[in-house]
Amino acid sequence: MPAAGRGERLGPGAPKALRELGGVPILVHAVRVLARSRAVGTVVVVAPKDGVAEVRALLADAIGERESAALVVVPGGDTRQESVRAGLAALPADVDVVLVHDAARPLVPVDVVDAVARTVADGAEAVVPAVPLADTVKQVTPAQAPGLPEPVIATPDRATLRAVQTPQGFRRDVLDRVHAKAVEEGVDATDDAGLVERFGGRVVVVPGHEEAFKVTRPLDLVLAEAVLARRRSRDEY
Ligand SMILES: Nc1ccn([C@@H]2O[C@H](COP(=O)(O)OP(=O)(O)OP(=O)(O)O)[C@@H](O)[C@H]2O)c(=O)n1
Ligand SMILES: C[C@](O)(CO)[C@H](O)COP(=O)(O)O
Repeated sequence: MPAAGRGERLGPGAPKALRELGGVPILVHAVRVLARSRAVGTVVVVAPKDGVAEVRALLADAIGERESAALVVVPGGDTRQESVRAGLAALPADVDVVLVHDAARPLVPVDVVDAVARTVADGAEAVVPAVPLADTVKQVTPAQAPGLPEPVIATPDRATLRAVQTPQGFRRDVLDRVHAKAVEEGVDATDDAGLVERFGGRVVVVPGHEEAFKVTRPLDLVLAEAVLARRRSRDEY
């Protein structure tokens, strides 16, 4: 679980994974969901470099013996991709299936975690949960300076587009191989499945969930608080 980002788009404060949602750090919500899935045996949390001890203590208190999955905490890198690589290096040798889940998606339903893991277990090499887009999307030539008009190049057919979430699931050998190739070739991707595509692998999409959104900007935190409050009022959490 990459959790080493600073959360700059969320604004000033603690690293995003340690910011609170419903009085509990975002990271704790995310780890609890994974630990609740019967498909998950070990959770490797990739923490901010200067926060490893703090994250270990936090998770020992918050998760403790109550969940069944084993927990490992390692320091992250300067990019999400480097952090995922650090997490991969810390996996136990007998693990064959890896789910990569952003700590920044604390409200992903456990059913999505299970569905991704099941699809890998059933034979897919790389699986991403995703949702259809609500907005029409335009491809543009990015402006040279903020605020300038951007010429439109195309309007892709929305029916063929998906907004991709996590956890993304992989055969471990495939994920190890594409991360190693990415280092060799200096390739950066915004998600792990992107590396599989880039190096010739086959990625499939399964249904994601609207509540698996990424807490990225301040408004996302407002929405996350509302979703959590609704779950708590219905005793779903
Ligand atoms: N060097 C990094 C950067 C990101 N992440 C993790 O990758 C996930 C997705 O990243 P994002 O939401 O973009 O987080 P930040 O990088 O923290 O956000 P920002 O770009 O606003 O700083 C998050 O769980 C984040 O902690 C990470 O482990 N290591
Ligand atoms: C992996 C991801 O969450 C899939 O949507 C996304 O690509 C992460 O992007 P970020 O810019 O690192 O938040």
